[in-house]
Amino acid sequence: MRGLGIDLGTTNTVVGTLEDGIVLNEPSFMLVRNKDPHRALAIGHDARALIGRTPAGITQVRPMRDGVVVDLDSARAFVTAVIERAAPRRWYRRRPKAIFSAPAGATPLERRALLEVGHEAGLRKVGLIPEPVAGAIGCGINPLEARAHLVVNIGGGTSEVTAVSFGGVISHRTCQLAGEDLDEALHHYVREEHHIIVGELTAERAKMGAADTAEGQSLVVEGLDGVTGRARMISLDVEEVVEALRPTTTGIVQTLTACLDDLPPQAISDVMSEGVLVIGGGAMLRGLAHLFEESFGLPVKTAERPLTCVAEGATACLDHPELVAAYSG
Ligand SMILES: Nc1ncnc2c1ncn2[C@@H]1O[C@H](COP(=O)(O)OP(=O)(O)OP(=O)(O)O)[C@@H](O)[C@H]1O
Repeated sequence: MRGLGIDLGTTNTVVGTLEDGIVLNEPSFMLVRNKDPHRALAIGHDARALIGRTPAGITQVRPMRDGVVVDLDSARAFVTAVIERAAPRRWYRRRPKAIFSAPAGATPLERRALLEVGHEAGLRKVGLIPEPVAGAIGCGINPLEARAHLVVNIGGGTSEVTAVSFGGVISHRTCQLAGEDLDEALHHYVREEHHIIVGELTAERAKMGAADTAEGQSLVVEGLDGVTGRARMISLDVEEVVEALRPTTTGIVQTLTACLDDLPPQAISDVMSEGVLVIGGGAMLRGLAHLFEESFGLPVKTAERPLTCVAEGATACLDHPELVAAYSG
């Protein structure tokens, strides 16, 4: 079945097709001219690179917040540009169908906004699938089987935990702390403790860099001295980064752990044998899987492709309308 699987996230937008796999993976940022605010001038990496350096007359727009559409006109312009880039021209003229992933905690109004944006962006038929379900499918799990699966999704704007079984949701919790709050926590920490002010992108790079830095090693971070205003570099131990983020990660874990209270013993025993699946970019945060393991008291496994598994699952649903039907209620 020809079409697109679309994960329209707060931080990243990922699009897949059954023929070619992931065809677009770009930040959910758009540049518009102030005079023409509903037409994208640039999207993705090109638009995000202008954080803190946007020239006059041009505005940087983020069409999604906390995983949902915040402004219909901007979202339509963004999705139109995304489809034009992801789908070959001849496809686009034939109005492809698409399956969007939506947060499991999205309200009916938020879900309707997403459907509307898809139709107005030129898609023929639009379906929705909850993000944790799409992520599980993208990781090879069948969410229709009579067995409970617990999926934790740590995105840029929201963190969610969802237990699914036999085409339905058993339990769900959402937390508004996620990847971007971790960047902010690190920004705040270096300002308070090292007296330097770093940009948003630098704070995020340091957070992500901690995942690939060996224990005992440090990361170099550059910013502006809070007193003199001059450029300055500092080095941060990876353990220091983990500690600076601890209050935020603990907040995320505590909110999500409450989901376990609603799970019947049989579901817990399913999760015990299979493990909790962690998806979303935040899954790669240093020490997070361990923290979940300690708090849940359950084995935890990180998705192999945490940033793209949701779009992969949404794409797979193009061939499995029974999945979309089961989880559309
Ligand atoms: N190696 C890493 N370590 C820590 N965080 C990471 C890493 N790689 C990416 N991230 C973070 O993952 C987040 C983006 O994840 P993802 O693309 O899953 O979110 P999203 O789908 O856009 O957001 P949402 O689900 O909230 O709408 C960003 O905050 C990014 O900084």
